[in-house]
Amino acid sequence: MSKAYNIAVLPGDGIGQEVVPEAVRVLKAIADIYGHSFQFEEMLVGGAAIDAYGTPLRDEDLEKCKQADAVLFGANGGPKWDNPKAEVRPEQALLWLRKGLELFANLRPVKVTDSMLDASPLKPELVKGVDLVVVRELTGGIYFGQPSKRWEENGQRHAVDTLYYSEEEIRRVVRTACDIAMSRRKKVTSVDKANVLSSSRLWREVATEVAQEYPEIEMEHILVDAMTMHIMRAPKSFDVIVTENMFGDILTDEAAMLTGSIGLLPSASLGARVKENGIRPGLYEPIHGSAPDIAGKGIANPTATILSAALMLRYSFGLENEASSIEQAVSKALSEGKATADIVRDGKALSTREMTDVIINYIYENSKSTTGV
Ligand SMILES: NC(=O)c1ccc[n+]([C@@H]2O[C@H](COP(=O)([O-])OP(=O)(O)OC[C@H]3O[C@@H](n4cnc5c(N)ncnc54)[C@H](O)[C@@H]3O)[C@@H](O)[C@H]2O)c1
Ligand SMILES: CC(C)[C@H](C(=O)O)[C@@H](O)C(=O)O
Ligand SMILES: [Mg+2]
Repeated sequence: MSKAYNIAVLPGDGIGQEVVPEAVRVLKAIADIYGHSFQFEEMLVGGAAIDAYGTPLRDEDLEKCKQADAVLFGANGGPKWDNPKAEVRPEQALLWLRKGLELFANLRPVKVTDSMLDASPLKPELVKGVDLVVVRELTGGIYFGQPSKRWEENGQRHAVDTLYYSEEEIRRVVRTACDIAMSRRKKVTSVDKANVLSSSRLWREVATEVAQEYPEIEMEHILVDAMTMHIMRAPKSFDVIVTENMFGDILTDEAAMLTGSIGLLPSASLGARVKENGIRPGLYEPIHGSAPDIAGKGIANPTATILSAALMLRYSFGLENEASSIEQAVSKALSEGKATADIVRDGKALSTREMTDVIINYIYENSKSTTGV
């Protein structure tokens, strides 16, 4: 039975303002085909909110996001707000949202379909069939540890950030990774820097304990520097990768190149909360940023954000058929060589809007042939 869903829409800055409206168009097509009611409420966030309100995220907007069934987010930041001494920064909005909504697990799937092989700069035999998920811890680590500050002393500038984890913060995200692995190939790679960092030695210890709760799972531990190499050397050997906040940030931009463009990678951020009506609130965003170098040109790849909307349907609303219909349409578009400038090989690059039009057309076509709706 179809329900009504409230979606907070936060385009943010740069290409966020171009790709988010396209994902909303895709969601409207899904609502039209399957008879759902999606209510969208748009809010300013990041640099746009600093300009309008003097803060990257107003308390009242954070509150609205907490009430929403899901949040669709674009990107924050850009040169206009890049001032190392500024008290407020656009990127804080994203951190406040993740922390405020207690979304400790950030799922970043990296799936290379045959339709992407042309776009990847890597050898097709290396990346064909890559299907991994990075589970990035999202509300702890060096992004949130205290103290985090700068000061001056004896004529020198100093700054400190703190990498802190409690065992519970590690345990819950490693459990999420193991739960995901149980429905996949049952392999978890835990990435740390246990040869140097105390926090990583705790991470490895707790991850090993969690693995004992899952006797069917094979867990391996790899140091993060070596992992940057292995992910390029043998990407097919990975199933679920779990790691702390900053390592996950860096590894996933690297992993994006397995697909050929950062404009293809979606993400879902989830916590423990499930509403009484079964909806599991989450935050959905592409892994890329505001791309100031191409912003305003209408050429950004909307695919990562559109696929993030598909993850919203799957994880927050449990609408599997609807999610797959978006994913299939994206796959078909790519396999037919439809591509924005970042991934085009031969032929004409489509604009952000044209790429979305192709995807929406395929969603409608697919719905006629498979569901008859
Ligand atoms: N989630 C976020 O809000 C987020 C994520 C990363 C970076 N940022 C911010 O974005 C700003 C720019 O950061 P950056 O340049 O390091 O990273 P970026 O991801 O914005 O861009 C890196 C490169 O990838 C390209 N790219 C990114 N998304 C693309 C898309 N959808 N289609 C085509 N090409 C795409 C860009 O043109 C650029 O060449 C910074 O202010 C940074 O803090 C925000
Ligand atoms: C903008 C920034 C705060 C963010 C992060 O580091 O988490 C981004 O790089 C990401 O990957 O979502
Ligand atoms: Mg990042």
